[in-house]
Amino acid sequence: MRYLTAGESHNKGLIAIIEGIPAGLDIDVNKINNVLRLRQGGYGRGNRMKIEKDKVNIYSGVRGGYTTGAPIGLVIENKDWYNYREIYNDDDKMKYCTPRPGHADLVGMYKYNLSDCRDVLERASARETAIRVAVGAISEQLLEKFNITIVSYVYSIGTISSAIKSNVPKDLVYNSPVYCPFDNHEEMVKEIDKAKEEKDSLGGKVYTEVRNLPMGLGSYSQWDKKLDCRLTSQVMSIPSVKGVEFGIGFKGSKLKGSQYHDEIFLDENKKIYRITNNAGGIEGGMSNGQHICFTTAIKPIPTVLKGLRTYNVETYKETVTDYQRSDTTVVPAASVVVSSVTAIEIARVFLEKFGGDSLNDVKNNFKNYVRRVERQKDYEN
Ligand SMILES: Cc1cc2nc3c(=O)[nH]c(=O)nc-3n(C[C@H](O)[C@H](O)[C@H](O)COP(=O)(O)O)c2cc1C
Ligand SMILES: C=C(O[C@@H]1CC(C(=O)O)=C[C@@H](OP(=O)(O)O)[C@H]1O)C(=O)O
Repeated sequence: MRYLTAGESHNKGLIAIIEGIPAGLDIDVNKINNVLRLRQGGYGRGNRMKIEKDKVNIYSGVRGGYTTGAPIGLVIENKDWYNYREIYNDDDKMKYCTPRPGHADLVGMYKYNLSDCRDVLERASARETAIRVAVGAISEQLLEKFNITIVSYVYSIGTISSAIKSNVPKDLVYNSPVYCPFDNHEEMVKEIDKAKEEKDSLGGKVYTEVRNLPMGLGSYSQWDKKLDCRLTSQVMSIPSVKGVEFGIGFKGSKLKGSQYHDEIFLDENKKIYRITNNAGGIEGGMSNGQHICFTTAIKPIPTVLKGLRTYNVETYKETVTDYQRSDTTVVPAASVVVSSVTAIEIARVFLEKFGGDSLNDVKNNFKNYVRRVERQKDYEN
């Protein structure tokens, strides 16, 4: 399975083409739109989200509610296009001259030999993540057929951390205005209000779990087949993500081997189990049958309304960034995007291992493999 996206923030809309989803998967469009709504929400979003009402249009690859095996074409319209339609191509009216530190503005202009940050920021904008979330929602619907689920939530915003770190049901996670496990979201709301008042922005962390993945997805045999490498590359591709830690992550570097490693036990039926998951469910680049869990660090967004020092690309004079409409924090929205891109990569790895042209073929391949892995001991006898 592969996919590509196109589209800019204030142009007509966003597009994706997905290839490789097996035929026979029933697609629930409401479920896709529900995740799109979640991505738009979360406390700390700016006024743009009052304009957009993201809904996916499926242009191809689905008939009568089922995938046909043909490429799936997806479109999400930008409602804000209507407001910009007469000036979008007008260099003078749309020009943005003060590259924001932390955004793609400055380097993008030099790299592509452009003279207007607008030509960079339109595509660099995280507006693109809307269509990736739609791709993720389809991937998730495939994985659900195999009882594989993914959950992400806000672990921290600024200096405020959530206490809970696992076993949070998905519906509860999304019930909170900041998509966090309810214990201290009021403090997070206050932290966001304060940053907004100060015309500043905030980052944070997102925690993610992939549940019920069988052991053996990914591989140790080549660098680019390792599951942790593949997941990290998807997650790092989200604008504003600055780091990914599996399991206990960097903290593990301070432990001894005897403290860190997840020891292996057998129950009375000779079934393997562990009592810790410090590695985050991946050993040797492969899922080990435990939940895969990782934490993602998100930087404070670059549009800092009080202004950051920069220069004007027309006058070559030092100045501060121009006021731009902006979010205050995107950690809640990013938690939805992290979950979506995780679903995409897990679906890709899953289909590489169990792939077939129809959902039934995939189910048979999956069943055979799981039966073998679970009954390894019987086979050996
Ligand atoms: C959902 C979402 C919304 C975002 N909204 C804004 C925003 O309103 N203003 C802004 O400056 N950056 C925003 N960002 C972050 C920028 O897109 C990002 O920092 C920029 O593209 C540079 O990429 P990098 O942070 O990965 O280096 C947002 C990110 C996400 C995931
Ligand atoms: C449009 C979305 O996010 C946008 C991402 C973004 C950026 O610079 O990344 C800047 C803002 O856009 P605008 O300048 O139009 O207010 C965000 O609203 C979205 O998430 O759908």
